[in-house]
Amino acid sequence: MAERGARRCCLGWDFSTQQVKVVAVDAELNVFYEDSVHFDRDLLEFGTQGGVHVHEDGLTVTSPVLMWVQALDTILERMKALDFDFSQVLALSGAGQQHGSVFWKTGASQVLTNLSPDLLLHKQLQACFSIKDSPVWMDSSTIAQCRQLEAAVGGAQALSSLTGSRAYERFTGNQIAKIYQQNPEAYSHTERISLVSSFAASLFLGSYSPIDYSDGSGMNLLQIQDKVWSQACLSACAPHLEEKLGSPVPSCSVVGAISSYYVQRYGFPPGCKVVAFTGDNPASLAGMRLEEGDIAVSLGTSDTLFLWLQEPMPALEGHIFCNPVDPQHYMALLCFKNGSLMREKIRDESASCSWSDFSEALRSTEMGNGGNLGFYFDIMEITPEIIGRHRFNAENLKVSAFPGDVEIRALIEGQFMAKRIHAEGLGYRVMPKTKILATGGASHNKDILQVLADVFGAPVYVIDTANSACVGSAYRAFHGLAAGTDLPFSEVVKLAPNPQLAATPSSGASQVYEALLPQYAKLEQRILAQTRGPPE
Ligand SMILES: O=C(CO)[C@@H](O)[C@H](O)CF
Repeated sequence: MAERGARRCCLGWDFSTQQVKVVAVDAELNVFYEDSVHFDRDLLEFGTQGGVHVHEDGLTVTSPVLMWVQALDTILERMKALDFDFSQVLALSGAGQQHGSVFWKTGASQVLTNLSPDLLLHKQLQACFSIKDSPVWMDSSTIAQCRQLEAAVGGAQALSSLTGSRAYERFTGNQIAKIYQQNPEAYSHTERISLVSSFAASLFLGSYSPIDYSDGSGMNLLQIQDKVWSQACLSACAPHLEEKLGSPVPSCSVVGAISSYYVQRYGFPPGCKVVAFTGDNPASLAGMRLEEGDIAVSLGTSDTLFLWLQEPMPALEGHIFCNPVDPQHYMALLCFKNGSLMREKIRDESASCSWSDFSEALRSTEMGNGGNLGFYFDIMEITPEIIGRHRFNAENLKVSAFPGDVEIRALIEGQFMAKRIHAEGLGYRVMPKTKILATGGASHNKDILQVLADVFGAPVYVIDTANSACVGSAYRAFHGLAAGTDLPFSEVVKLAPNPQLAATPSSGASQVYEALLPQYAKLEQRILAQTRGPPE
């Protein structure tokens, strides 16, 4: 329920895969209001599962764009019914699921700029989209377009060096190429192409919002060093693409004032600023208040690393995006598919299904595990592309099994050594001021976090990231209020609640792992060579 009484605030929105969420954050950076509309539960008429439609080919995955519009209507109407005081909103920003795309039909801008405050948005935008089912990040139907794009720019590494990633099926440039090739009529009747983030910003702006550098880095189209569209990539994907995308802008840009539609219908102040929306992961980096040298480790079904990079080294794995809060720097995402499901399997096999026995095994085994190293990939890993379980003793000889407690430490040390090795492969460096922010299910296990601290040689803090994309968006809205003052983002958010210290490196940890990390890297390369077969 919204508190009564004036409370100047910023709103942070998240147009994610399964829901639209909003938080209201006051000047002391306290979250005092939140609400969400869950697509499957609250908008049954669209018939989504997990917010999407998986098509019969099993590869094409889309979401109805009007579902996103209707979800926004629903939240705003609910806030209005609860007497939320919109007049106190100084600025708003938001996030969108990355890579998804919205195709605005020719003439839609006229509708967007002339919205009637007497009607809901979705009633007025019904005919504004040339593609009604937007491709989203779970789509993997564009392998042909990925190969065409890489060939056009000189290969996978060339594309990664240019745009921060090799070609990925979900990346927007490849999705646009597919639509141009398979639905040229719709493409020719498209006057603007937005990301989900800039689409959402457009709804608040009442005109087309530009794509920000950070979310634009997830398209295989933006040159991340120069922050301009790559002409080679644009022309490889579709004709007249640059005019449909508009020019990208710094993520901290104020893209305009809120549309009069919201002033008249909901009571927003006419001067309420709209700060460029960005991708959900860049917004989460802002919400976690990651700083130079920090690393965020989300320990979930798959493990995801968020890195803050000064000098990125684009590679054939992972993704490098322009940094959402510091235009001079970058961020990177690395995904490890064998995360908690692998930890649970080894717990069941070697710790009698008990986390306390699992923890006891970690406490009773030494750092470095006597030189025993393990690689545990029961499903095909993507970082790197290995499958199966591979164990090596201190003499680097393959062994078929470890004793239970050694197996448990080998799993956890291996998972974290892999993270450090691949993060450093993208240009990440542990610094004296490095903080590791841990989140996700396994971050509740202090013994697992102790190994994380030891392997990285840095303190580990735990942080609740449930609303990180929304809260990060509200923080970015506050930062937008300081636009033009050069006030750094870290200054704007210094009042935010601090993460809690959970583990610090054991004495002697750096000696142990400085010796072990190169050995782990060598063995990983050995497994890769064996599984890929001898080089041609
Ligand atoms: O594809 C992804 C990042 O590259 C996902 O994390 C989406 O952003 C989820 F919405």
